[in-house]
Amino acid sequence: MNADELLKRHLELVLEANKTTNITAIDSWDDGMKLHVEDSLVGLPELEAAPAGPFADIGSGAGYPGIPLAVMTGREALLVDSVKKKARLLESFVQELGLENVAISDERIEDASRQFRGRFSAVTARALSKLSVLMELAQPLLAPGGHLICYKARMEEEELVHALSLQKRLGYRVKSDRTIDADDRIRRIIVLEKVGEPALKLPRHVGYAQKRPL
Ligand SMILES: C[S@@+](CC[C@H](N)C(=O)[O-])C[C@H]1O[C@@H](n2cnc3c(N)ncnc32)[C@H](O)[C@@H]1O
Repeated sequence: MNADELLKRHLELVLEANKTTNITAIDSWDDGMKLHVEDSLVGLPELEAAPAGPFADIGSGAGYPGIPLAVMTGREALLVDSVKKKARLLESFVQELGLENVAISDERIEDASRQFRGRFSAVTARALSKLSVLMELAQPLLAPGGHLICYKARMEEEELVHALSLQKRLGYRVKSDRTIDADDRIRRIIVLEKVGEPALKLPRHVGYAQKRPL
């Protein structure tokens, strides 16, 4: 299968699985193409601009944006989701698609960090948490100079100001910030570069998942 066929087959598998297991709020082909596949690819230039090497997609859900990005770049990828049924489905998708560059972890991100410390050139996250929390979660996974690529929708100014006030202490600097206004949706891709280790001992967080899928 070529890349286009792989992305479509992945979506077919997601929609099929979603009939029996709730893995996404999106249940139509057109919405899936737009809100999962196309939206995942919005961050492709940012991943291509990251240093060479593997990336981790944290809180991957049905595999977005991790699977489309792994297909398009051919980079090695680790998709992390601690909900076991989602991780099992991710395993089955990856197997069915024959994606040898993609591995799955069913651990919590905080636990996977111990095993994969400093291993990733980039970390992607969509619809997982607030920016400051993403910065904490991704820090141990990133290699020095690695990029945290955050897919945000509309963001309260307060969230951004808070995250930016922490960037130095958390060992980051803002690399890029791009807003895409497509159709009726706003997508903002914020990239933070890891420039050092955090100056704070980071607390262990619980329950990061957002209520809304996107
Ligand atoms: C709202 S969904 C987003 C899924 C996908 N990234 C997307 O945009 O469609 C958030 C996902 O993160 C997972 N998750 C939340 N907290 C996590 C944690 N601490 N460790 C691993 N996975 C987590 C949840 O199981 C859920 O599948």
